[in-house]
Amino acid sequence: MLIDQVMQAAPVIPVLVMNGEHDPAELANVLVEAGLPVLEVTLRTPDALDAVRAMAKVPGAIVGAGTVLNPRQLDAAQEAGAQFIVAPGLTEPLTRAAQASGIAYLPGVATAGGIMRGLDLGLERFKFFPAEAAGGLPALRSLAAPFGAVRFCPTGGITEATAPDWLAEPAVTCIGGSWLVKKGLSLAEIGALAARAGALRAR
Ligand SMILES: O=C(O)C(=O)C[C@H](O)[C@H](O)COP(=O)(O)O
Repeated sequence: MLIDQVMQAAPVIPVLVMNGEHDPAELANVLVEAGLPVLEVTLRTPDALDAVRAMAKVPGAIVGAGTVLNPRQLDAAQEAGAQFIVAPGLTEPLTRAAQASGIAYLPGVATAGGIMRGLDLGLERFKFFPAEAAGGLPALRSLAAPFGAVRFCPTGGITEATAPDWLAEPAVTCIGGSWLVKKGLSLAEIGALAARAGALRAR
């Protein structure tokens, strides 16, 4: 699967920190049914790889691993069935490993230098991270301007309230966020949040 296919499959990518609160397959089902098939499981918890494994079996789900920091974690994620990987930043070792494996790859950038290093490595799709802390929409607009073909998935600090503004940006293909699956929310509440997010469309 190409990174463009991942980014175009849904307007919002839920960023999931799996900690035993929900059964991974049940949670994935709720999100897919609500219109959010692309799921990013962060490799921040011991449960993460098992969650990728379980979610990857859910029909319609496009499951990836987030917080992938090095080629070793890329291998583990791919072995668990991840169809894409997301990284908070851009490094040459991880980029080379992702390109060699052929997995869809979305590295984070927050500066023009980061984008230029990515372009040098043959990349044109980036996570803009941390989106709000790195300057929000004005920063994204300024960064996107010199790089016509580059598209972004802003993530970090985005909320249900700010999501439509991000998605209205021409350089934004999709956005990511953890607001859909916050601690303490029931599956019904998550389903309602996800349905509203799934109805958002990038222009
Ligand atoms: O870089 C990674 O791989 C991450 O896991 C970072 C997450 O994408 C953000 O922390 C999500 O940001 P919030 O929606 O503000 O919670």
